[in-house]
Amino acid sequence: MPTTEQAAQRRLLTESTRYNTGRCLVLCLLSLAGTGAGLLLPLAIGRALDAVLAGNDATGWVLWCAALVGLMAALDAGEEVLSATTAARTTLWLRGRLVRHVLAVGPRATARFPAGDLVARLVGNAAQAGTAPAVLAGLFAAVAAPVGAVVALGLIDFWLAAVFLGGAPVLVLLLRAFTRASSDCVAQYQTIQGDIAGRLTEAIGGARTIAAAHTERKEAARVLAPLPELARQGVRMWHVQARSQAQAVALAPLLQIGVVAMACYLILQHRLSVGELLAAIRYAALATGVGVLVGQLGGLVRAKASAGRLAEVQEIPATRHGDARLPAGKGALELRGVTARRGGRTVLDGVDLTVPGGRTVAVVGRSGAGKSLLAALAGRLADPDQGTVLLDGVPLGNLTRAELRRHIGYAFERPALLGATIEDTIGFGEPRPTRDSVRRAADAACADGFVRSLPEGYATTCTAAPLSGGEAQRLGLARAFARGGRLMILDDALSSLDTVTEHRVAEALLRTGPSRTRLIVAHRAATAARADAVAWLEGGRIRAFDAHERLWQLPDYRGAFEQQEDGDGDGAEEGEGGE
Ligand SMILES: Nc1ncnc2c1ncn2[C@@H]1O[C@H](COP(=O)(O)OP(=O)(O)OP(=O)(O)O)[C@@H](O)[C@H]1O
Repeated sequence: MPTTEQAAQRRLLTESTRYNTGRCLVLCLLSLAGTGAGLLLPLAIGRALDAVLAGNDATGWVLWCAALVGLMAALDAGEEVLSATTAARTTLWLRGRLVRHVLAVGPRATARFPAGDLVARLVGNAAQAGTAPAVLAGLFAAVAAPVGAVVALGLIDFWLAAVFLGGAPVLVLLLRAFTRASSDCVAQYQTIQGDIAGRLTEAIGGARTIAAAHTERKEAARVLAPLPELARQGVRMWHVQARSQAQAVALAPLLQIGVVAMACYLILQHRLSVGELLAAIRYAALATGVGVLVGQLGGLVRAKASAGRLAEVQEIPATRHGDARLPAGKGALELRGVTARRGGRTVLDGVDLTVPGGRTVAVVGRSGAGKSLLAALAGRLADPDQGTVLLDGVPLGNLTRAELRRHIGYAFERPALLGATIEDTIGFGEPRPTRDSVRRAADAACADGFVRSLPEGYATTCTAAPLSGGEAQRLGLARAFARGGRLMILDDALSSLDTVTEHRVAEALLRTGPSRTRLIVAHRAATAARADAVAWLEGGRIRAFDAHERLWQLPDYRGAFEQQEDGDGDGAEEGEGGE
């Protein structure tokens, strides 16, 4: 993991622990109290034994033993409950924070990570990272037990602790090796899980294509292709754990035998009682009890690896907005020297384009020419790698988020129908349009008729209204109409409409008056013909900016439409990469 992401991982872990400071403190106190009780128990047992051997009354010590056992059980239960609730609380906090961040980043988040991988991170990895504060508190207690046991050995007799400490460095090295080796395989394991989730999400989104192509088996094999590697990493993880446990198990009895041998020697020297021998044996077992420590370290390694995967998401910078507002204007749009790269290719190469306020400009070009990218840049759904986009003379990056979204409306080829009901879908966005403007917008987008024929009209839930591509597109257009704004961008948003409906919608669009600028990505010559001017995109640049009738004289220009109209309707599949 690069250092910046390591730093982000550490920051995330620190912040999630800080978010639970109080709970972590209580957890540490509970764990410490449990450890303390566990450390006192051998002493009480030893004293009880000494009392019995000396023929004295041992009732007091036996009661102490019982009280300590009861206390340990109660503390253990409290610790369990607090650990679980702290993990749940932290997971909620992490998920909330990450979801808000991903939505603030916008489409760039899914450009960086496949959607399924992102979901796996926000669901599975967040839950695992959420255990970090409780695991850290538990680890503190897990370390406290052996440390306390060594101190107790030292209090019984210095030489008992000295024998143990002689072998302790080997134990520490073993634990360090375990942490390092397991960190690597846990990270790889989680990456492969994310890869499978990404593939599965793609396959579910493309279910129709897979069924039509009858490639179910092939697709299942593709989704599950990383499984052998996942299994390999899983087995590697178990090997690391088993090896560490085996080494620790081999070393622990040696240390215990050393302590017992020293205790026996001290008894012969009359420096130790039989009860103290018993206590020393139990303390030696506690001091070498690395099983708990290995378990806690394993939990920490998994939580850290998960936090690392969340940090990678958190590190994608969120889109920054300025504090400027737009001056009065009609939505004049200007692209100055705009360069944009995608997939290592320069798609737009120093594009200059000026759309006067109140005009309608169609963007045409062959498939893959960069029309949608230009539309995304024009409304700041993406930022250019170089150059500036201005609306009424203000760079889009300087505008507040609210100003930007209030004044720029979008309609897409495959709109996502977000919102509970059809009315919500059309009114989706902040500030929410009034009921009347939703109805008027639906009418303008030729959606009112079919919406009214739905079982509950505008109140029909989206899930109860399966829509055709053209109907969904009309709802998307209605949403753009309802929002208004001085710049309206239609990214191929008329492509699924029949020619009569397209004509009616285009008329309504142009009727919205000279106070609004319209940028329309057009695949059909008829759509381009309705615009005031056409920006013809080719080879990453504007090849021409002129009226459609004049450009129509050029065979190359006509060729761009022939290619597109031949392929009309291709790729307009439900839920497959649509917006
Ligand atoms: N996230 C991305 N990663 C890699 N390449 C991308 C990405 N987004 C777009 N591209 C590429 O950029 C180019 C322009 O894409 P864009 O969608 O803007 O084309 P278009 O002109 O709208 O095409 P069409 O008419 O077929 O819709 C394409 O070659 C596309 O593959």
